[in-house]
Formats: sequence, structure tokens, C-alpha cells
Amino acid sequence: MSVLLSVRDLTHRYGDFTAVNNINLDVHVGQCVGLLGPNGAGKSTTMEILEGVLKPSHGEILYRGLPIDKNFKQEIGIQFQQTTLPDYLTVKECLKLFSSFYESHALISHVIQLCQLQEVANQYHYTLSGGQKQRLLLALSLINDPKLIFLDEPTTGLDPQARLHFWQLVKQIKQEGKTIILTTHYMDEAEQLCDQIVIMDKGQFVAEGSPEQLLNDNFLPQIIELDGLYPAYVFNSLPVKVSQCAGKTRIECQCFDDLLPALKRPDVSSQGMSVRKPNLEDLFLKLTGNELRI
Ligand SMILES: Nc1ncnc2c1ncn2[C@@H]1O[C@H](COP(=O)(O)OP(=O)(O)OP(=O)(O)O)[C@@H](O)[C@H]1O
Repeated sequence: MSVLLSVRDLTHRYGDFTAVNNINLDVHVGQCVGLLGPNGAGKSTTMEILEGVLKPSHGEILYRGLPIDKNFKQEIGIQFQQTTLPDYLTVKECLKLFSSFYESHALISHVIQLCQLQEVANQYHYTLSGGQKQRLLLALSLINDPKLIFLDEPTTGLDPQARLHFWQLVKQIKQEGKTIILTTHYMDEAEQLCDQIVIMDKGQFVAEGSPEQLLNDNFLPQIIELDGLYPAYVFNSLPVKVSQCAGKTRIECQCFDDLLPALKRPDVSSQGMSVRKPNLEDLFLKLTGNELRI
């Protein structure tokens, strides 16, 4: 798989503050890469540099092996969290307006169909629901038939149905061979959509790989959760990793069934016990901690 976008030794400072600290990344053609991290980790700064909107303090971005230039914006689509559009434009007219900004563009009818905007195509854009607005913003980012698409927290504020629906659209766009870089605070979204994820904290990458690989590298296959905070000595003799979080004791193990006899003891309550596979939320908290970020 060839590399579409390369990030080389990228650093960005705001005054004395280093928001992005020497990161490197290769984004391969057709992949969806998720940039995850707590508030203030440096995701938006990184995205703006990758989009060519912000000039980095140090390092470079290569597109198809060459430094990005003024033609880069013809090749990319950016789904902004908000876009200011004149009120008197319908959905279709917004798309026509945006298509006029580019040398080549997708068929408006195709983008309307892909983003399932047929029913509202002649409606004023300001009358759209939250989910429809998000689909319009996605459609606007696709209007130049971009090779590379940036989605910045695309489903923030959507209800569960609209999020699921949006994920289907992104999967369809991936099937068209497009490369996607997205930021999200929803770990299930990253798990659903991303081939590769990067977890960022304090301006640096703290993990990088496919969700599956990262989970395998960082966890045993099963997690048992017990209500209450048990002292570590209770599980000392068992081949497990024990941690505590939010009033629960979490036990990582190879196989719950093998462990069950050893857990049947009077000082361990099975009430509220649950067994599950590790997920990206576990990984995120393991690597970035539980402290509140402001
Ligand atoms: N224009 C700016 N001037 C000064 N500091 C900035 C500026 N923009 C961002 N920062 C700081 O850089 C750090 C990284 O911010 P950034 O917005 O990139 O993080 P983020 O990961 O996108 O956060 P969030 O998830 O909250 O959107 C933060 O500490 C932020 O306060």
C-alpha cells in the first residue's frame, strides 16, 4: 500500500508552549486513520497543519512524496465542524457554490445521493436537522472529489441513530478508495471506522497501530470487572493483571473460564461481576490516564 501523506519531525509551538512535539506518521492510500487524545492533546493543531491551514514551527508534510504546495487544496476535502453559509442558499445551491471553488469536481447529484440528501436538496440549509447538517458538511467536503478527507469530530452532537448512519456513509466513502484522517472523542467510532489509530497526549504520539494490534499489545484477552476496590493480594497467586478505576477492580486474564474456580472465594463477591473484551476506551485510559484535562 503506497503512502499518500507523510508527516516528518513535526513540531508546533504557540509562543513558548509546544503543542505538537516531534511527531512522525505515514498515512497509506485508502486507509482511515484516527487521531485520538484527551482535550488539549494537540489533535486540532496537528489536523490544521496536515490540512495545510497552519504552518508548522518545524518539520514537513509530504503529499505523494513531495512537499505540499498550492495544488494540495484541490486534492483534499475538509469537513469543518461548522461552516458559515448564506441563509438564502438551498442544500443543492450550497453544493454548487462550493463546486465553483475547485478546478475539478464530483457530480453534485452523486454527492447528494451518497450523503443521502435527496429529500432535503431543495430545502434551505439552515432548516436542516443536526444529522442532515452533518451530512451536508460531509457532502461539501466531497464536492471536489478529494483523494484525502479530513473529518474533525464529525459526529459530535449527533443522536445514536444519526451517528450510526454517519458511520455507514464514511464506510461507503472508504469503499470509493478515499483516504480519511479523522479526529474523534468517541472510541467506538474509532473502532468502527479506523484501520490505524494514533493516540496523542501532551503533543506526542503515545501509541500507533491498528486497533486490534494495539489491544493485543496492551491487554490480556479478557477483562473481568468486579464492583468494589479489592486489595491486590487477593489475586496475587493468579496469572492476571489487576487495576482499579471508578470504584471497580479490573482483572485482565487469558481466559475467564479457567480463572472462575479461583475467583469463587468468600471474600470475592460475584454480584455485579462482568466479563468482556478490552476495547479502545480501556486503551485510551490506560495510556492517557484518568486525570481531567482542561
Ligand atoms: N492559537 C493558539 N494559541 C495558543 N495556544 C493554543 C492555540 N491553539 C491551541 N493552543 C493550545 O495548544 C494545545 C493543543 O490544543 P489543540 O486544540 O491542538 O488540542 P486538541 O487535542 O485538539 O484538544 P480538544 O480535544 O480539546 O479539541 C492546548 O493546550 C491549547 O490550549
